Amino acid sequence: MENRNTFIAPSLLASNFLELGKEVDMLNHSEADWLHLDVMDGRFVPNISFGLPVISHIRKATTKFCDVHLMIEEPEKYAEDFKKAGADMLTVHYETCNHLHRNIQQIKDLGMKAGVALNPHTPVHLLENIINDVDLVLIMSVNPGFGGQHFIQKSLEKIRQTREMINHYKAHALIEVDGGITVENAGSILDAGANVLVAGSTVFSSKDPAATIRALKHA
Ligand SMILES: O=C(CO)[C@@H](O)[C@H](O)COP(=O)(O)O
Ligand SMILES: [Co+2]
Repeated sequence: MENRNTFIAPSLLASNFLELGKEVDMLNHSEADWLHLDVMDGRFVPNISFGLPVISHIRKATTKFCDVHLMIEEPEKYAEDFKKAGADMLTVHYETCNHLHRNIQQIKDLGMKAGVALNPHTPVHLLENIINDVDLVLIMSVNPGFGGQHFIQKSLEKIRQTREMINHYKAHALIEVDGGITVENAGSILDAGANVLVAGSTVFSSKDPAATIRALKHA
């Protein structure tokens, strides 16, 4: 993975679950690079989304990179199951991991890329001792649990701090940003140093999702 490329990762959380096959097919034919799959347990976040069986089916229907965002307690209990379901990248929340280094190692040993996500209130400097071990840092630009929220402006500063840290430690991690991304704010998020843009409602609420993905890609 080149770390200055831009990847677009539509979040299926905002898609029409009754038409999931069609939605995945639309994404297969679009300029989307990754599929972002939000898994919520109703404990770490106050919402429940979808889990392993749904991801297994999506895996069979797509050749795109499956980027699984785990918003669950005790993610280490399920890492192997998500590998079997077809995850290419597994991102765990810093806030759910007492043994983050062990969790990241477990994900990599299972053959997946490993990411760490930070809630809006969690400072970037806490990643200093793990930055060389992760493939991705996910900066949450909304409080996790729901799609359709507004981008928290402070996230721009956190993206810049993460980019500085990656440069300082000569790390290879990508910076993914998730929550409230629109065609209008995508440019400033990329300028701050992001590589991967997650977009749920912006893509799936638009009249032409494929055109919106293209617009984000060329923001
Ligand atoms: O992880 C999450 C929410 O917790 C996200 O991936 C959302 O699904 C993004 O949705 P939008 O803010 O783009 O509507
Ligand atoms: Co997400």
